Amino acid sequence: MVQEVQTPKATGTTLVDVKGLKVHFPVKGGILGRTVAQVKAVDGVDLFIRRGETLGLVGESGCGKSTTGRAILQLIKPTAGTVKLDGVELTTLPAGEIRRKRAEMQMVFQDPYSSLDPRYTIGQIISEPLENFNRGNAKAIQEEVAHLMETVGLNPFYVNRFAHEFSGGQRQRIGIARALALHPSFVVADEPVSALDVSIQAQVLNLLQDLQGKFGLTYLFVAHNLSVVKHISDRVAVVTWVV
Ligand SMILES: Nc1ncnc2c1ncn2[C@@H]1O[C@H](COP(=O)(O)OP(=O)(O)OP(=O)(O)O)[C@@H](O)[C@H]1O
Repeated sequence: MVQEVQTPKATGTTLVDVKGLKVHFPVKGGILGRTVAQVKAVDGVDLFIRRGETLGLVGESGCGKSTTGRAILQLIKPTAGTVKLDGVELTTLPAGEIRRKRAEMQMVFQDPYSSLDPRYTIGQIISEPLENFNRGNAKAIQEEVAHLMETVGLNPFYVNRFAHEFSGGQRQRIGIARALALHPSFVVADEPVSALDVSIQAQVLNLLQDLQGKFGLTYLFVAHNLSVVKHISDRVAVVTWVV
């Protein structure tokens, strides 16, 4: 269940519209590995996010915040419910169409240490979505990577370095650059600062806010820390357990 606790701003049309979202994971047991129970990770979430706003999603650990974000992006298949992005129902789209839709909806992950592949340079990491979506020739992609790095406050000079050569805050900037590469309209930021030092958290939050203003981004901002969420969100929704 999601309960809205704050509505200071009421502008813009709806970009994300979620109704009755459920994600139930099977629990296997016995020697035959049969499904013996279900974890109701998300059990009936309704929410909407207006264009250009940030909806904060808070709640206790394990209440289903991350699963909600992933199910909205169709990274996890919902068990039930509807998810509309800009009026297009995502849950019934064929896989190929979902793949195309990925350009419009991206995710910034919680842990910038594990979410960046250590085998690749940051240039390769940021250019991957551009190459997958054929966004220009090698030179154009190289230029776009440099531009994205500058946009998130990284010096393009370091394009050939590996993620482990960067600090936590810088790594999160790399993750943000990758998420922005395809110019999405909607970004799920899943606890994007909780793995960072407190001193760095404000810088990354400010960056996310600046980018929102610059590109008109719409955010679902997942966090367990209410003060962080209040700082960045236009509205806050609290996920509560239904007992
Ligand atoms: N792939 C999965 N298979 C089975 N259960 C899962 C899976 N992913 C999540 N769960 C369970 O679903 C519930 C919700 O998990 P989720 O990670 O969405 O919670 P959360 O609110 O984001 O927690 P946290 O704040 O600790 O990150 C938990 O009980 C979790 O163990």
